[in-house]
Amino acid sequence: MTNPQPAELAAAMPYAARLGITIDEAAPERVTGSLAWEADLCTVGKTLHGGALMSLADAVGAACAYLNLPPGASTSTVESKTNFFRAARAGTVRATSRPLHMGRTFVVVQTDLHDDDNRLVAQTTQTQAVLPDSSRRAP
Ligand SMILES: CC(C)(COP(=O)(O)OP(=O)(O)OC[C@H]1O[C@@H](n2cnc3c(N)ncnc32)[C@H](O)[C@@H]1OP(=O)(O)O)[C@@H](O)C(=O)NCCC(=O)NCCSC(=O)Cc1ccccc1
Repeated sequence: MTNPQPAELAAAMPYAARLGITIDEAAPERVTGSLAWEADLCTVGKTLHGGALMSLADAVGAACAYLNLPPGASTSTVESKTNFFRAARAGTVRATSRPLHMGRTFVVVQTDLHDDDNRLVAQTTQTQAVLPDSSRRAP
């Protein structure tokens, strides 16, 4: 994809689409996305499941990494760490991803996840491999 639009990035990630994750803005220095979730994504404690939060962060973070790749390259997540600061209990969670490191062999992206009251609910730092031969891996 050359200069992909947010909808094109989202369409390339079927798992994220299945959860209801959208990509809202896409630029190399900042990608945003969101998840308007319902009770079927909750834990037993009726809060948004951490796996759903990590999925949102990974989708938006991977899109951010993708926009920072050299021509012809692709990427795959190889490490991800999330701190969960407070439970998400209702509404939409918004993700904002920014690149921390753009190397020849790996990219590191940080993603902040905020609730409807603009409180930081979680933060993810993920490492994305830079795969030079994009024909061997989908973005
Ligand atoms: C409760 C605590 C863990 C600790 O709180 P602290 O760090 O000491 O922070 P602080 O004192 O600043 O209070 C902050 C807020 O917390 C509230 N609060 C405090 N104590 C309690 C309490 N005993 N009970 C209830 N609530 C308590 C407190 O009232 C305040 O809210 P307020 O300002 O009043 O509205 C908090 O960090 C938290 O909820 N994190 C999110 C955890 C989460 O949602 N994980 C994902 C789901 S798990 C999963 O899916 C697994 C998985 C993961 C990945 C993959 C696969 C599976």
